Amino acid sequence: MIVKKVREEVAEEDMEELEVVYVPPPPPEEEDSIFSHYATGINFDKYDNILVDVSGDNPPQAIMTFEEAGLCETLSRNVSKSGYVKPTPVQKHGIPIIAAGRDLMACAQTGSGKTAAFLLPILQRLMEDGVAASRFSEVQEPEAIIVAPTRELINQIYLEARKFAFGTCVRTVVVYGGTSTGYTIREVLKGCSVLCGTPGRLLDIIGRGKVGLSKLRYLVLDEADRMLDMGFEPDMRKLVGSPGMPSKEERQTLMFSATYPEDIQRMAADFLKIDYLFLAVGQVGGACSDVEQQVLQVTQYSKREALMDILKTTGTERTMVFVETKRKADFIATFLCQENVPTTSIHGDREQREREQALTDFRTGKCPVLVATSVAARGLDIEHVQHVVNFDLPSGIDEYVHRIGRTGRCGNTGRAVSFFDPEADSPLARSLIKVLSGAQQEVPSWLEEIAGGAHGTTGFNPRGRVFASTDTRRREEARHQVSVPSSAADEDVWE
Ligand SMILES: Nc1ncnc2c1ncn2[C@@H]1O[C@H](COP(=O)(O)OP(=O)(O)OP(=O)(O)O)[C@@H](O)[C@H]1O
Repeated sequence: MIVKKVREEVAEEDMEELEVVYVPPPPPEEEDSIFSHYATGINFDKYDNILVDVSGDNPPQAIMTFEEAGLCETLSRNVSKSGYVKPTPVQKHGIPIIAAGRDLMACAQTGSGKTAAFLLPILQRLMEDGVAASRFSEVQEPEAIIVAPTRELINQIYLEARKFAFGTCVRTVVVYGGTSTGYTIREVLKGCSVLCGTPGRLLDIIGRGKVGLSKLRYLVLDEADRMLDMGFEPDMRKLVGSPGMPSKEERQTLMFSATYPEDIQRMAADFLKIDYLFLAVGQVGGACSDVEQQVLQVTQYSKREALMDILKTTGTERTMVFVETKRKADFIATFLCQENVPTTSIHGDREQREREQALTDFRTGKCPVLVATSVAARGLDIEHVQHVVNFDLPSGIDEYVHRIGRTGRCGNTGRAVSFFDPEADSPLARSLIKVLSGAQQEVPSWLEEIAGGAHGTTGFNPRGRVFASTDTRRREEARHQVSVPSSAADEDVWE
């Protein structure tokens, strides 16, 4: 059951283990490491041709250059040192929207720079308004809170925020499960203007009275559709209902993702001001077209052999192999090591220390193959990932879009190969075809046949149908105008 799985995952990400003593290594201090980045790819300029749709009243004018963003000198310098020459579409539109004080629901393809789109205008505003130098206090009052669904992703966002805030008095702190609570609290109490966290640890620190919310101006939900799905929604409601949390009218709420199922879009409106803007860069829920997608028909029993065939061609290029269960991640990683392929794995049953070590080994190339569960599907930005293999396809198409988006980032090209086992994956066939054709990829005829044979919507993820490229408010308006009764929200996706 998907519901159960989602809940298990949440528990893993945020479980408050009383005995955890793990203290993560300190973040880099040297400027070169802080600003190390990878080059944009040959398709970076193609971003300019992507269709952009902003809906809602009075959207501000987009910017064309970082100069037009009106960033202070330090921020501008940090943007240049990060290797950013011109903004991506989500930045061109998102930065002025946020700077104008508007709430935002933004949808843009994987790897297209959503993180900087929210970090830069927030930091700029904090600088402009003269953020107080951080100092020790028993209660910290951050001005911005950023939440993300996984520990590794929130840590990455924290490092990005710390990079852009380099040389300013903005102090960014990160809190996430699997690390020592005492250490986390000490870090927060040293001073905290921007607080990044996974939901459970964030609520824990707030509940302990270490973080007050009276100065909060920005609430950012990265991977917003995930943060509002059944697994995390209760935590998000708890967060916005925390004592002292400014009401949605008094704070600015920003949501970012590459996928936005319609039912989640509707629910997200509970967290946003009524006049929020919806920014869609390209197709909502569409895959990044810089990823060459290939679907192979492979039965359960031939998958290991098929994987070995692929890995023989990839050499030392980084490859992420996604599997469905934690146990299988261990099993496949062990199998590959026995076959002399240097491999590591990341999943929710590994200790946080091991998870971080696995990512480091993968990043540095010590282990060019990373076997992962869905815990690594979203947001992770790792240089040189040229291949994604879906050893097992996920049950939902959105997860597929995020997984393959670990490659082909920032204008670089990448390749994703998926093993389609008709026994298990037929319910995904139709939505997979939509994603493939939406990204101008070849659709195998056998897949079309399977999709044609798949009856009704049984087991078919209804979210896969969402390629509206628009704001649900528009669809609702249209529905209203033609007097079509609105259909009940699809709930069977969770079954
Ligand atoms: N304007 C820019 N110029 C050059 N590089 C950029 C620019 N904006 C972002 N990048 C880089 O592109 C990469 C992808 O950005 P980011 O991780 O923010 O993507 P994303 O849209 O959040 O992806 P995902 O949907 O997977 O979370 C990062 O390495 C980031 O530093």
